[in-house]
Amino acid sequence: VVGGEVARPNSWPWQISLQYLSGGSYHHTCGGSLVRRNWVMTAAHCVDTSRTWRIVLGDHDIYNHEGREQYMTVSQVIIHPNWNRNNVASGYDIALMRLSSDASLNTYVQLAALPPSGQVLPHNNNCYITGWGRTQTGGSLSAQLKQAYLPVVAHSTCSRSDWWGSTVKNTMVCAGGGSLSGCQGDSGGPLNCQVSGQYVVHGVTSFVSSSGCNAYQKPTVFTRVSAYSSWISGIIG
Ligand SMILES: C[C@H](NC(=O)[C@H](CCCC[NH3+])NC(=O)C(F)(F)F)C(=O)Nc1ccc(C(F)(F)F)cc1
Repeated sequence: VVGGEVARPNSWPWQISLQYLSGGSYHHTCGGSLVRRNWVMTAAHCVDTSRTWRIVLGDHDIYNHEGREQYMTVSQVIIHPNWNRNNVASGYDIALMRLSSDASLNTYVQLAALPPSGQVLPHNNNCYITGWGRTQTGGSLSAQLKQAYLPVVAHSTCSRSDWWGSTVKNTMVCAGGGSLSGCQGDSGGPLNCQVSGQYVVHGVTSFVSSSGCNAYQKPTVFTRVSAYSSWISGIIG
């Protein structure tokens, strides 16, 4: 997350850290959202390589054990069948990961609320991106979970030729576009949008400009969760 601030610990209790085993230790690579006690939603591009995964629930500082964490292993990875790793612009950047056991829900670990099928939020709807991704283009990951205010950018604006043009589809949500953005390592994490006073996970962090995370008129682009409601519920119930 470029800009914004460190989140109050565990204030986004559905946010997870997706980590892979390398050289005998686990490394943060993506975010995700706990959507059932044994299901996590993330981005397809995060999990389209075969690795040994672990999912950390209730985390705040990914480099320090603070006692609220739950470390979960993964029994199944389901990537959207239409995902094409050579074309993030076609969409379908969404995946579900089944946990080997149920999460314990508490103050620090809660389920995300998902939007109703087809719901498209208006321009400027209040949303926050959260994640441990780079804090600058080419920078390092954040040790602590960060949040940044990224209001929705309507598809009509986001798909302008001097913005994302035809790269952005209506199965995506754009948000931000100023100096605040997502960045590598935020992938798969939630776009948390306030609807009728409740935060709902409307987006899965998908991509930013290859010329920089907070590039001018290149808002962060998210998979629009409400475009995949039937696929999701067909799997998680
Ligand atoms: C460096 C930048 N990385 C990203 O945007 C990666 C996802 C990369 C998926 C494709 N391998 N996502 C992120 O960094 C995220 F955290 F913001 F989500 C990038 O490659 N962006 C990008 C690539 C292609 C296209 C386009 F669709 F136009 F081909 C648009 C953006």
